[in-house]
Amino acid sequence: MMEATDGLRTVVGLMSGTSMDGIDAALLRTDGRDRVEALDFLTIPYDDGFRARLRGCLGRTDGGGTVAEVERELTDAHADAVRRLLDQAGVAPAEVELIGFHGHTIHHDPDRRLTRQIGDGARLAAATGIAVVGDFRSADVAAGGQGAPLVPLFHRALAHGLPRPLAVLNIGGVANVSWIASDPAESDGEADVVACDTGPGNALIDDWVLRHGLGRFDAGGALAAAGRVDGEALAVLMTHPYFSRPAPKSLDRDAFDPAPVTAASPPLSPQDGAATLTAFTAESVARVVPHLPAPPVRWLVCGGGRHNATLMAMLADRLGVPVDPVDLVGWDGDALEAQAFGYLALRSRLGLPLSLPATTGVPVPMRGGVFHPAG
Ligand SMILES: Nc1ncnc2c1ncn2[C@@H]1O[C@H](COP(=O)(O)OP(=O)(O)OP(=O)(O)O)[C@@H](O)[C@H]1O
Ligand SMILES: CC(=O)N[C@H]1[C@@H]2OC[C@@H](O2)[C@@H](O)[C@@H]1O[C@H](C)C(=O)O
Repeated sequence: MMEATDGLRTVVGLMSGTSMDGIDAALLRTDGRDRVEALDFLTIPYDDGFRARLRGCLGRTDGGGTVAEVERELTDAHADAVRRLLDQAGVAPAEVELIGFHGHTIHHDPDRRLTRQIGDGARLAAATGIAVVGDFRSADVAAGGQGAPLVPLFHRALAHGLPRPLAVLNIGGVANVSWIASDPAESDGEADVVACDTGPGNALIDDWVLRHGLGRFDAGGALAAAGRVDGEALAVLMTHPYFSRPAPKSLDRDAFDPAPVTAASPPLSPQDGAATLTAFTAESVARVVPHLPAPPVRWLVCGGGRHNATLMAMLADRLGVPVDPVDLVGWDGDALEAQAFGYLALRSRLGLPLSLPATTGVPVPMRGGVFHPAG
């Protein structure tokens, strides 16, 4: 379609992340390689009723009944997000070449070659009149990869001119890191990016806060800041075998059992529980460093977890090098994941890989995504 004279295409990226907070929608221009211009962004929060229905789908491997209903509802909410984004940006649908539609992960078990994102790409294409690329993870998992994380090539595209090795850490429901060595211009496209999920992000903290009727998340990390880390509970949490596995590796949202905190005897106060679960996220990030080719000289943090000051302080303490929100280098830390799926949608159309052996463990650089023409 419309390749502008500068070689950039206008795309939309849509992400419904594991924290189930809502839909992130980003508008950007990109060449699918190393050029990215962010244009606009919005988040549409899910209401509590839909969030509960979505949560009810987690872990389901069947397709029928409620899952199919939730998938339709989710898809229609994404169509609405696209309309609102384009209205906000003053851009007509005809000016947009592609939508990258991640959908919502309800099950992820790559070791059994299973990963499932709900979201009906054909329905979204029909509703918006814009071509859609969806189902980004299946080809990778079918080839023996982890199917996640997929944002590393996007992080690499953004990372020109920053000190290396650089780590870009996304703290969503689950946390994932991209380790970036050389500059794209000088790279062979392969071993210069290493990636994996590090462990829990905010999901366990969110669940704990919700369970105590204290809101949906620990705003600013204030609850954790008022508590003390239970060293014993943290040590038990850190015995999970995931932390000694080499990268690449990936996680489902509910991979970790928080029982050492939630079922502690005597019970932990809301503050101490929040402090301990926050330390669990920070400690699991620190535990990934020996699995990287070399220690990062700087960590840039995106995703909602960067708003948690207690978590950021614990990360700085454990990592011992500068830890900053990505916004400090001009990226939008809330928009990055959604932007990545717009970028990956274009790569899919260009026949470029979405993942590499060192990012997901696929045997060879892997294409992916399923195309749905404009309806
Ligand atoms: N002001 C804040 N203070 C503390 N935590 C916050 C704040 N704002 C957002 N968060 C955390 O960030 C989470 C949302 O993060 P984000 O949108 O990056 O996750 P996601 O994209 O759904 O997950 P994933 O990256 O795993 O797919 C919230 O659930 C909350 O825990
Ligand atoms: C299976 C799945 O949906 N994984 C998500 C999840 O959320 C964070 C982390 O776990 C990451 O691996 C991935 O998302 C990001 C966007 C990725 O693929 O890079």
